[in-house]
Amino acid sequence: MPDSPRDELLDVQIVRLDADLPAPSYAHPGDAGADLVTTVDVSLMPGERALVPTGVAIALPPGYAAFVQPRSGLAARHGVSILNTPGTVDAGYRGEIKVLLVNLDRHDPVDLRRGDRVAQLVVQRVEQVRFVEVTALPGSARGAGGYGSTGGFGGLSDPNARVEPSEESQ
Ligand SMILES: O=c1ccn([C@H]2C[C@H](O)[C@@H](COP(=O)(O)OP(=O)(O)OP(=O)(O)O)O2)c(=O)[nH]1
Ligand SMILES: [Mg+2]
Repeated sequence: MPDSPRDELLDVQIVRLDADLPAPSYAHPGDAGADLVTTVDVSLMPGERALVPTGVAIALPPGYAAFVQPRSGLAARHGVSILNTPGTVDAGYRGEIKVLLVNLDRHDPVDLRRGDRVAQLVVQRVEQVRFVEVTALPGSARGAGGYGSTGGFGGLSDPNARVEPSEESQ
């Protein structure tokens, strides 16, 4: 079953710093992101940002990180995103998880209320590597090509070409 939770979920210790608000929770079995709420009311003018507390601190095991990611509904409906997305929560971080919200809408302010779900937390295994300094790197098929070297999206070959929005999407 694709949406069944796995039998063995990793235990991650959490402290709720605000007893009246819920712990992060997955909306469905098997979801990648657990929703985080804001503990404060926040109003954002167009272009404005705010670092909002979530009332949650966690202790990730070594070899894991958690990523603070936007919610697509908030982005699509209100233009609200996360400025530093994905925010990185290090395994050793014991402070309160915070969310750097930004209102990217050009016209409308947005009001978020204490308890609103404003972000989602995705826990992942991560590698820490040993950086081994060399004077030249081994070759590869891509080489140094990037930034649109394989051709632009939608068949455009100029990576800097500006695409005007169609009338329907305005
Ligand atoms: O969206 C975020 C991003 C970070 N953090 C916390 C957890 C993370 O472990 C710590 C530091 O984050 P980061 O390394 O991204 O920030 P920095 O500017 O490099 O600060 P520092 O010098 O403390 O590492 O801040 C959050 O609560 N939310
Ligand atoms: Mg850092």
